[in-house]
Amino acid sequence: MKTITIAIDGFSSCGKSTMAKDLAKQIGYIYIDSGAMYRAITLYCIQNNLFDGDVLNEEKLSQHIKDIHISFKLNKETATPETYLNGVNVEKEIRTMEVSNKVSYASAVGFVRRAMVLQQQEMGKMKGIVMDGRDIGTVVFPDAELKFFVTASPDIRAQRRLDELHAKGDTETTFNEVLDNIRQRDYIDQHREESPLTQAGDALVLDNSTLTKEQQMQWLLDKFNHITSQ
Ligand SMILES: Nc1ncnc2c1ncn2[C@@H]1O[C@H](COP(=O)(O)OP(=O)(O)OP(=O)(O)O)[C@@H](O)[C@H]1O
Ligand SMILES: Nc1ccn([C@@H]2O[C@H](COP(=O)(O)O)[C@@H](O)[C@H]2O)c(=O)n1
Repeated sequence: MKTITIAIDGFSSCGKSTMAKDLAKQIGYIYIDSGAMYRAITLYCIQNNLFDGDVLNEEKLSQHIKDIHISFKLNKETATPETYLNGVNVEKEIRTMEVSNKVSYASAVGFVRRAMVLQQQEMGKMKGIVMDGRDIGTVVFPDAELKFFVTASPDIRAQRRLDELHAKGDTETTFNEVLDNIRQRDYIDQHREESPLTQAGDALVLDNSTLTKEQQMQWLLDKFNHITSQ
């Protein structure tokens, strides 16, 4: 069976990471959450006071960018990669609403994107990788053998994310806050100048609004088996 590259792109909170992680586990591939890299940079900017409200001091960030090192390490208990910023595990911190509310400003900066794309391409050069994000099938791996573009209705995405936040103990965030964040990120991600979120022409579209995780997994596996058995 041939080893391929799998790119999963789509809108915010539609289940990309869930399906990328589960698919990678099932087929024995490496999973990379490219959004976690942009979230880690955003956390660094927050921690180093590079944001004034939503305005990012790009000049200062350009001086700091060489000091920002992002890596992933496998958590053996959960069998899931976790994100490290300059050697510190930040997996929990990068998932907060504070980071979600600022990440699309940091990820729109050209030099940030170029630095991340180079690292992502390096991580995937041996193939056997499932990477999810916004520009994986269009910019990072335009030659990926299998590309998915995922979507679901904004209300369903917001409810799923809110359920997840509640399960983690966040009882303060409201449905409308999550929905606003999803809409705002989708808008910025689609309208930025540098590699905006778009569907690759050769991507398979999956609207998982009414699918269970098990059903979406079966759909992905069918596509994977079809392409690798050719
Ligand atoms: N088919 C599904 N049915 C129900 N819930 C789902 C489904 N797929 C994913 N979820 C849940 O939806 C939430 C968002 O999923 P996930 O974090 O994978 O999305 P994402 O697209 O990677 O999000 P983001 O872009 O914000 O990082 C999670 O709580 C996940 O468990
Ligand atoms: N390839 C990517 C991945 C992510 N982004 C930006 O990061 C934000 C957070 O990503 P999640 O997947 O964790 O939601 C996202 O809203 C984008 O702004 C990106 O630009 N390119």
